[in-house]
Amino acid sequence: MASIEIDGLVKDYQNRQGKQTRVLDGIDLSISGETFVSIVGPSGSGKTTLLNIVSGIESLSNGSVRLRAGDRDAKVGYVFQDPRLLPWRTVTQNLRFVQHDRSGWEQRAQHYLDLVGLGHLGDRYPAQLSGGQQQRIGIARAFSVEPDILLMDEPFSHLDAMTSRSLREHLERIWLESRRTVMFVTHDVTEAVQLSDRIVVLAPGGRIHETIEVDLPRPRRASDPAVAMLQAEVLARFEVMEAAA
Ligand SMILES: Nc1ncnc2c1ncn2[C@@H]1O[C@H](COP(=O)(O)OP(=O)(O)OP(=O)(O)O)[C@@H](O)[C@H]1O
Repeated sequence: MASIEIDGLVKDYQNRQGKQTRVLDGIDLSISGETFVSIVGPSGSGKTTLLNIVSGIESLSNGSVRLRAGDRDAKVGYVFQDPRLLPWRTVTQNLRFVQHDRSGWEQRAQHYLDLVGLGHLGDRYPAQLSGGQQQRIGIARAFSVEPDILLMDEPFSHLDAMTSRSLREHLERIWLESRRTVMFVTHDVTEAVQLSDRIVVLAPGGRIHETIEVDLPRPRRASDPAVAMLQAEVLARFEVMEAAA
């Protein structure tokens, strides 16, 4: 079973004049098993910084982060805002490129492409796909290496509302079929409620404001009354927090 253990995480940035700004201020977070956790919060609250530190892209100033899968270090996948497909490779070749373990990769690639509904487009080049299709390929690629932990940074933020709604459904489907420990950064409360088991709300100043458990049946649709009600409630709490900041 995979786990993310964050203890007392602090991140300070230093500007050119040597002045320090605290961006994350004592984050404690424990995520384990097949759990989908969203990190939401206003712009500048440190969501991306937190994800980058968990992934190891950025260093931390204090505290600790441990990513484990049983008694070994966890294998981690990352889905960026922009899918970053290699334009000179076909879809299938893009998936092949990231496989550390090449045995059985073709079946794996086909399986995850099928799950995002693009199994028939393996021979296309990225330029022959829409933005939404490219992001679906990015998600299939991340799942195809079968990481223990998947980190996602606003993967749908630059897509239109219809496309991101359909992508959320694809993501939930692929996650239900191939459950991973997921940490998903978004500024979109709708997205967070629809996808998550737990929502961690970061407040300005980089502290955890509250944690909300989402105990709703899956698969979920944004239009389900229970999902819509919880979205409204979380949004209202979010607005109160922003107003108080
Ligand atoms: N390399 C850096 N050097 C200095 N400050 C930085 C650096 N990266 C981020 N910051 C600052 O850290 C704070 C948090 O940034 P971060 O991108 O993590 O926030 P966020 O919640 O993801 O915001 P958004 O929703 O707008 O993407 C911001 O005030 C930002 O200006």
